[in-house]
Amino acid sequence: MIEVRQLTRVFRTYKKQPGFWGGVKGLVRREFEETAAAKDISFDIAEGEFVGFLGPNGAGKTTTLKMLSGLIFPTSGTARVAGFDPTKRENAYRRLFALVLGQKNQLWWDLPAIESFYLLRAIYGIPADQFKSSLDELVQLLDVGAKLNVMVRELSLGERMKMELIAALLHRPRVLFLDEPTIGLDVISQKAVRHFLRDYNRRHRVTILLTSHYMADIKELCERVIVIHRGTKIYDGALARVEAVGGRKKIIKFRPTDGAVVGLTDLIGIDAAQTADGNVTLHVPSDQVVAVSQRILAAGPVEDITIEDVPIEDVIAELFTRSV
Ligand SMILES: Nc1ncnc2c1ncn2[C@@H]1O[C@H](COP(=O)(O)OP(=O)(O)OP(=O)(O)O)[C@@H](O)[C@H]1O
Repeated sequence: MIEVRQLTRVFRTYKKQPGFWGGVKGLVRREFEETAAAKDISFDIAEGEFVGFLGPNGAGKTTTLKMLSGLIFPTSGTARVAGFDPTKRENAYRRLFALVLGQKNQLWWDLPAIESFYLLRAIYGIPADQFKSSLDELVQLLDVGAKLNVMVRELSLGERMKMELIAALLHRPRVLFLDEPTIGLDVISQKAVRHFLRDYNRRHRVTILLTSHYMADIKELCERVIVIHRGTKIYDGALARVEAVGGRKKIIKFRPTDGAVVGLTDLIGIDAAQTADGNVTLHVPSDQVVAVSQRILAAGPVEDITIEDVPIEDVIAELFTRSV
């Protein structure tokens, strides 16, 4: 459904020297800086897949989604979505996909959401019966029936995002690009949006590419993740494999009752830290967890000893500095 080949986008920005004279100099001799927001990115996504698109701030995720949506042009490389070249911006392609930017609204603020939906029906030329059945299904799944006539500016952030999702899906796109759809939402709304996306993907086999900084979104929705860092793809594969890398280590946290530092760093592969309040955190290879725990307990009385998995966020952050 999505074929991306060596997609590259270089932004050229004017580099202003500091201060007044810097500005004047810039009038005569302009210096430009080039940023490769996406560099040689290639991947394929099959119909119905739900793929997580991960990377730190500024990695190039939004730039890639905008290229796939035809909003900006690549400097080089190609993309095809359901056989369409997004740069051609054909009407048939516009009907096929939707882009939801969590930080931007497409709904009219001073109108109730339902009015925006009617406008979208006219823009996309959606037949009346299809519009009604799509709207009924989406309103029911997202549980916003009571809010359709409320002015968008008066809705809560979570309700607004649900309305944005309805607006994006009314024309029944086959491909959905979601850029941080749960950003800023409280935990309950995040869950509601996640459940909706999972159901909708399964019901309609819509192909979804999702960026999110909330790992809960990725863990619940995506079996496969593509990780980019500084515009370059550094990992494409099963989320389970990333989790398995994390599984090679566990975190042991404890607090020696007498506040003493326990001499454990002589054990191979252990990364230890003790905070000023006496809490000790150890990153321990999984096969040494039992032995290390026994040593801690034998060394003296401890409070609150826990053994935890390495958070998936930390494992992915590690990927940013080295490939799996
Ligand atoms: N229109 C633009 N002009 C110049 N530089 C840009 C432009 N848009 C993006 N960039 C630069 O390209 C890089 C990638 O930005 P992008 O928004 O794609 O990152 P991102 O991975 O979506 O980050 P975030 O998680 O913060 O949203 C950044 O260094 C950004 O400053």
